[in-house]
Amino acid sequence: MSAFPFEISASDGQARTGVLKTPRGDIPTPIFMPVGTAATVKALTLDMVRQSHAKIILGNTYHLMLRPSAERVKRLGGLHKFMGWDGPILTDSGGFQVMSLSQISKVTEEAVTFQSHIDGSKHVLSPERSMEIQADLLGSDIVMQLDECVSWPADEARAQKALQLSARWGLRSKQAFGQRDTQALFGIQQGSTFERLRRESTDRLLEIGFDGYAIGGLAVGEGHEAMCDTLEYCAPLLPWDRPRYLMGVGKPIDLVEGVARGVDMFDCVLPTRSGRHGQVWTWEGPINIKNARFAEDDTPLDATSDCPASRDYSKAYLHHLFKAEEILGQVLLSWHNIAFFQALMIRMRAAIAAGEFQAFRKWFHETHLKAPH
Ligand SMILES: N#Cc1ccc(CCNc2nc3cc4nc(N)[nH]c(=O)c4cc3[nH]2)cc1
Repeated sequence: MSAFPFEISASDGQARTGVLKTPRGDIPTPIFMPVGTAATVKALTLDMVRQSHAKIILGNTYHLMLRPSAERVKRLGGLHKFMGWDGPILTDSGGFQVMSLSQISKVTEEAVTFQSHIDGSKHVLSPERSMEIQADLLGSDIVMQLDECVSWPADEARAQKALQLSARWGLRSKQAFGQRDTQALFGIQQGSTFERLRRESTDRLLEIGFDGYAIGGLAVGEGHEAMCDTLEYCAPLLPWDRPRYLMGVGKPIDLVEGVARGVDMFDCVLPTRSGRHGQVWTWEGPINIKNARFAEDDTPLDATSDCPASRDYSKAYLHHLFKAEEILGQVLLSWHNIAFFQALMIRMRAAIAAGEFQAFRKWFHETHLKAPH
């Protein structure tokens, strides 16, 4: 298995910064991946995504296999050509989305069987089928094993069964993925919030061997503190010299505390989903542009940003767009939010490189988490 080179250039405590080299481009770490679920980062053109300094986006097996189908994406040249993104794409394997989106689903040793939330059609997702969809039909650069994620709180015995099934599916995923030089396969650590189970899951993943390791089973309702407490021990269990990816995370404070505990990669729908609802993420914490206090606020969201959505429009104008339910409001706030998430990662990479991460972390807590304004 040839892994993508991952070079750590500096570390500061558990935090580390480096670069993950892929055939479609270098990914600076720690990195935030905007979510492009149905072959689009919602409401944004890819020029906007590129201008936000995003280097890699996430796609979803579950959504694309249902619509337009993975076979059609393949016939149209694969996901990169289909959507016009020539940078790296990481795809999730589908199991998590089945459990969170499909009303009817069944998990057996062989596969997950489910009915589409779109038209009720029946589908089967096995490790082998997930690998075929991600690696061969979509043409993903970073492929995720098929896994089973339990909801929280989880019964310890149930969480153990899920991690053991995930490990068996991880082996089958690797066998189906085979030897590839231009694509990588990541394993997914499970075990809910039980240290003993996180250790068991890691041991099984390391026996199999992957190009990178995701931390699954979190951001499922456990809350920030329990997530941080779990990361404290479960992130360092993973190989220091391979990328660590915390799935589905998160809010800006989650990113800072995840980086502090050794996480390199993140993805979350939050910046785009919250942007579509008027929530704006700023260095001083979140605000909602629909609040009346912005009706005549002539200042931009962030005059220091290089993102036009942050710099070139007044809060008053954005407030108006949301009150008038103009689509442009959703576009500009989504753009601002993903640019802010990228700016946060850029600042953290620089802070780690300068040996100043703890000072940045302290500043961020004092500035971003101050009383809601
Ligand atoms: N707005 C908004 C918003 C919506 C949902 C979330 C929670 C996302 N959490 C989450 N995504 C995940 C994906 C995952 N994929 C896989 N294959 N395995 C996981 O254990 C897993 C765990 C996850 N946990 C966070 C913010």
